[in-house]
Amino acid sequence: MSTLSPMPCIIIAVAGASASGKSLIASTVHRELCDELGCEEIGIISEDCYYKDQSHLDFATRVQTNYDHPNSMDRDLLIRHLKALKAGQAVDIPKYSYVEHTRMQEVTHFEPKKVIILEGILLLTDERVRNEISLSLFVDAPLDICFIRRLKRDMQERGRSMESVIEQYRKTVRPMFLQFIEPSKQYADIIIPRGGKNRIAINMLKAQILHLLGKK
Ligand SMILES: Nc1ncnc2c1ncn2[C@@H]1O[C@H](COP(=O)(O)OP(=O)(O)O)[C@@H](O)[C@H]1O
Ligand SMILES: O=c1ccn([C@@H]2O[C@H](COP(=O)(O)O)[C@@H](O)[C@H]2O)c(=O)[nH]1
Repeated sequence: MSTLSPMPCIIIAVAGASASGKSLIASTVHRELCDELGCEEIGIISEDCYYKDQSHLDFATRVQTNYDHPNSMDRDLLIRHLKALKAGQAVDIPKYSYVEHTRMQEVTHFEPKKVIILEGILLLTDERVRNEISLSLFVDAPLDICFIRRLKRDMQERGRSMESVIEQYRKTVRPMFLQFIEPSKQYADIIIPRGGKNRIAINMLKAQILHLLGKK
């Protein structure tokens, strides 16, 4: 039996409101660290891939789901995957459709990496997830700015009407942010104001990742 120990795996969590700039921060850091580490050593996982499968429900029912409540996530699967990656095992991550509001048939095969950037609104609300994380960030953009960004994005990319974005925002997105996401900021190691283009914060994050890897 092999006694080789798995390579170290650093998991960075990027949390914050919907459309605060989490994906933009994650993709910028990923792109810029690819050059220094090699692209096979760093990857991004979106918490949204771990929304519960809803293929057994009709579309009208799926639209009514509260996607901003912690119970909408398949946490057990996320934790299993994080533990497997840390143990040096590859995982098959579900693909999720925001248009259909459910999992798709396909999965993304994801090999273990030295650095994984995990981004999602509800990550820091869960103690079991927090326990798997080496460093956590909270992107702290003003809610009105987030709403404007979300309105544009959801109409352009997620097949929504203006009325549906406004209704969902009033019914679940804003209340769940205030109840669960905002309070989870207390668990962040670093708070990033404004959003995805905060250059100083991005540089600090890159330097911290390299430091955790013993590179600088
Ligand atoms: N600081 C910023 N200035 C301008 N636009 C931004 C900024 N941060 C993010 N955005 C834009 O806002 C939208 C939502 O950002 P995104 O990173 O997808 O948010 P999240 O992943 O938090 O939901 C995207 O179109 C993104 O390009
Ligand atoms: O089926 C779904 C699943 C999620 N949502 C919304 O997505 C955001 C989270 O994604 P971000 O990229 O962080 O904005 C969350 O606020 C849910 O409301 C959805 O509308 N439908």
